[in-house]
Amino acid sequence: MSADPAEPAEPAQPLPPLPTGADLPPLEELLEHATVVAQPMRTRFRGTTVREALLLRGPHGWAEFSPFPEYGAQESSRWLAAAIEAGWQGWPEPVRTHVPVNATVPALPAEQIAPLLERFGPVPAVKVKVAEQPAPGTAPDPRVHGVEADLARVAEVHRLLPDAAVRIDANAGWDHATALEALRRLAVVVPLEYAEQPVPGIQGLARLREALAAEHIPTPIAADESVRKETDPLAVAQAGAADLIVVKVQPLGGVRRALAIVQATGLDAVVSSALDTSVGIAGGVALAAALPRLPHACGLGTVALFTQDVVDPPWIPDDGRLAATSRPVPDGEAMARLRAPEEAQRRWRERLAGAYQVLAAGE
Ligand SMILES: O=C(O)CCC(=O)c1ccccc1C(=O)O
Ligand SMILES: [Mg+2]
Repeated sequence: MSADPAEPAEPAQPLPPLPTGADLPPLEELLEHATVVAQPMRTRFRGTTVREALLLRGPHGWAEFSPFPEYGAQESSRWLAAAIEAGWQGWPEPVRTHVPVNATVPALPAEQIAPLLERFGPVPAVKVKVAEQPAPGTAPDPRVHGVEADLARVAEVHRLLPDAAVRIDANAGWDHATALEALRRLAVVVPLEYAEQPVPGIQGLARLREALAAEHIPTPIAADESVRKETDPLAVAQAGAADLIVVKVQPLGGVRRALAIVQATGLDAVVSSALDTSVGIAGGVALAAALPRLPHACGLGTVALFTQDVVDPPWIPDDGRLAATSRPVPDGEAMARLRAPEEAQRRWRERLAGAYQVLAAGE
């Protein structure tokens, strides 16, 4: 069980600083090896079928800058801080050599799950996406959308991998009543490891968590979308909104800052990807390897959702885990093949410059 959410394990400490002033490499140096790659997805995920990422090379190795397309300069500056740590500072010492990884199952019709799961190999846990909304302007597909489809997907995963822990991720897609009903019914199919962001908002999570307790539904709640900004995790802990938090290295500004944020909440953390290439995944592995406690498998298997990756062999779990003992180096040929068009090279350099200005201004 996690610590009492009202009592963080540690008194709040100042976070490790963001790179600014002399800690900020010159923009020209950051951009020296900058290359945008576009990696095709096997299935639509987070509304997209191609993931673009800007790769950088610093003295410590390759680094990834890949804020989601809708993010502005302020938010993206944290993603850049994570890249600067990866390439120009390096990561803190690990306390374990390998991290367990879950398979990720997008909102697919149940019969498409078996071939997808094969790509991940044996895994200790599977994350199933639920509460998927139809793409704007399209009709819902009963094999994909709605609680019945969610139940069928979870049942199929449990049938295929009866020994794997099953967790779900609703991406804040349910309202309170739907979440309560869905979690009630899901708990009968399989005891869930946890439910990730079943409803929007910290207050929404806290209210649902209380309602579950009142019904003796033992499903733990994980906060994901509610911990995007670095001030959020403490607010989640203080509101008793979650049993654990999902943390991603890039939005939290790097491995050291993410470590400090987790520590401050006193909650257990699950490290997940932001749909990074193998280069970014290595940062998640570095965080997971450095956390004092790691009771859950990490959502770092998502390179298996791409048809191609810049690293060969890609950072896909081997026997359910990823090694924290080496860093990925992009393959020159793969990098050339996956190189995004010039328009994207320009657009991403502008995004990087905008994020850089935020860090340079000390904001
Ligand atoms: O946690 C995982 O298994 C994979 C990561 C994942 O689901 C994800 C990837 C990109 C954007 C959002 C999310 C999410 O957890 O909601
Ligand atoms: Mg999530």
